[in-house]
Amino acid sequence: MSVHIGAKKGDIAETILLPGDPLRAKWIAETYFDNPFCFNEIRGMYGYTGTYNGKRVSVMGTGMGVPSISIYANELITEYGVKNLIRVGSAGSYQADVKIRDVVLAMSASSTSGVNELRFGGADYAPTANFGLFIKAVEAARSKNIPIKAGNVLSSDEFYEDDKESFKKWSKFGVLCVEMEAAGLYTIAAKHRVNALAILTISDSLVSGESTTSKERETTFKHMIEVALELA
Ligand SMILES: O=P(O)(O)O[C@H]1O[C@H](CO)[C@@H](O)[C@H]1O
Ligand SMILES: O=c1cc[nH]c(=O)[nH]1
Repeated sequence: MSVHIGAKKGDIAETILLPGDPLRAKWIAETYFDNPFCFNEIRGMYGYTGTYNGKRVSVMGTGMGVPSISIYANELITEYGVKNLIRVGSAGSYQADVKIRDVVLAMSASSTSGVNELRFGGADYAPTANFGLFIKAVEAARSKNIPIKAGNVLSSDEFYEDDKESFKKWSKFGVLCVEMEAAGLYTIAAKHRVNALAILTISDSLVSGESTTSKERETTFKHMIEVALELA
């Protein structure tokens, strides 16, 4: 047991899917895993391990934002030996050609979070996806005929921005979409020399103002999760 995860050593697989929402973690385990068991309920942050196509795999919620995912990533890696950390999250589009329901692989993650500014004394660290996981995800998506987009995303500390136009400064520089955790995950994984990738599904668009319903989100999340599960 670690500070925030109530699992025993060996309870968690080397590959874990990490949605922000703990109820999405429960849904993934119940929908896709054979013989899932729950290894964590501390703070309601459900975590499960089971098998998918015969391979052992885990899933756990991370909560929202860089500080929250950083706590869980640290403990998963240093206390439970997790090697492949795959975020599966929702994101808001910053580009007209990144549409609702599109799946985006985050090659790199810009951020408004102060964590790396503190860590690197104001210098600019570039949180980057693991190349091996990235290539495997591209291949898995192609084999399932799931279209993907890939590029830089923004991990923001703010969900509700005061300035509704501020996304334009990022979209002008090619940032595809906004979420809240990838930069933290990539940084912690790099520090510990393990592998991380964020796979995102566009749930709303800051460009068009469109948004998906909860039901639509469930169906379209399936593509992202089916790609992520192939990385186990
Ligand atoms: O769908 P999840 O994984 O929670 O991801 C996105 O949704 C949350 C905001 O609603 C933030 O965590 C953001 O990164
Ligand atoms: O962090 C997020 C996630 C989805 N949509 C957004 O606008 N922001």
